[in-house]
Amino acid sequence: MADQYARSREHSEPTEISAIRWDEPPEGPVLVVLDQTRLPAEEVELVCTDAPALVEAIRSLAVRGAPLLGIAGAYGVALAAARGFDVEEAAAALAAARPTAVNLAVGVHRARTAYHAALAETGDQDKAAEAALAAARTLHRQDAEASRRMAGHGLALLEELLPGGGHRILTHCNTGALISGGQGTAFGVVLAAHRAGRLRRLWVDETRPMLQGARLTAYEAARHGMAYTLLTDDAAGSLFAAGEVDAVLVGADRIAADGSVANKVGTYPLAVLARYHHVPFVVVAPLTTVDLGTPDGASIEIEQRPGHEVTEITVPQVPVAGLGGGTPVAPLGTQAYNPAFDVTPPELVTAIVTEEGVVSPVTGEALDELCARSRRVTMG
Ligand SMILES: CSC[C@H]1O[C@H](OP(=O)(O)O)[C@H](O)[C@@H]1O
Repeated sequence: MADQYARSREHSEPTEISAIRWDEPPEGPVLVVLDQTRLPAEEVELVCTDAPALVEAIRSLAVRGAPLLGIAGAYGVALAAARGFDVEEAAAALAAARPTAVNLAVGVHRARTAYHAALAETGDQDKAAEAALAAARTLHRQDAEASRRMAGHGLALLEELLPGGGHRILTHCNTGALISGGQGTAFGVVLAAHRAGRLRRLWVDETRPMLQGARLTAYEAARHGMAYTLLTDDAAGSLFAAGEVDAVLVGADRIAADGSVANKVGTYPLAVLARYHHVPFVVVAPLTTVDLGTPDGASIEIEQRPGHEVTEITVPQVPVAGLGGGTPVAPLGTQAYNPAFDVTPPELVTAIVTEEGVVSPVTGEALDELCARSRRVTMG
């Protein structure tokens, strides 16, 4: 049985959000995560003392977002090792918790590899556990640095694409500090524009059904004092038609070798709208999101999530009657189609911003360079 308990967090500073942290209380090491299903109403921490607890947190989206999933996966392996649980069992369960974001498998692999290398070298379980934790901490730190560098490259790209004036940026889902070791991916670029006085308006897609935009991006934008406006996903088209969108910035969960981008469902329609209205469509993602082992978009596994997330309002968690514990918005028993992601073909992507720079267009030599950068990062 997964061992986790929840506790309220003292109200955090306006701009500091700690989505995850390793802690070592007297009773033994724990992984503390901010339960994102409770936001924005409550800041509640989940204290995980074993991998099954973390798997539950990942599956429920208490812990979510590609880069953070990678960090969490690595810490989850380290937690299993530190607590003397079966590392292989923990690694397999964590890697299988969600299929689309490649970062999760990358993080699990890094900590697992470090564990076995140290065990082979020293024969000492404690040293092996320390090596797994060091690998997780390194990934955490590297992601924070990648976030900082992507923000710089992304801001420079916006200045190049949109010379002068304030930027009206539309974003989808949530790509801020809640999904990162730093300030996020696409939202990190938005924050850099805000801090540079170049953000005129942030248009925030609510992002049905789990409302990552309404609940989480609005939460982060408000804490930074941004000028932001929430909209239903369906309203985005009329904003483009009114000429109110200067650029679209989104994250990614997996970028295939052909440059196809898997991201939160609803991203592909934005790419089509952006192309039709001649608006730059920019993907911001660390190189750990590029998966050369997946040849093309059709090969990316798209997570199919429970139908009750569509037929009920399940977040923020509210104690009412629905089968999934949410407020029914459709007749009980309604079947629902609930893919968590969709795939945008490379020809609709204006640019991909990584920590090593901008790739544009996402074809030919530029794509080859992206793949080469990914190999360097992945191979270490
Ligand atoms: C690229 S990190 C943020 C990423 O995560 C979201 O998915 P989920 O909330 O289901 O983890 C969405 O795809 C965002 O782009």
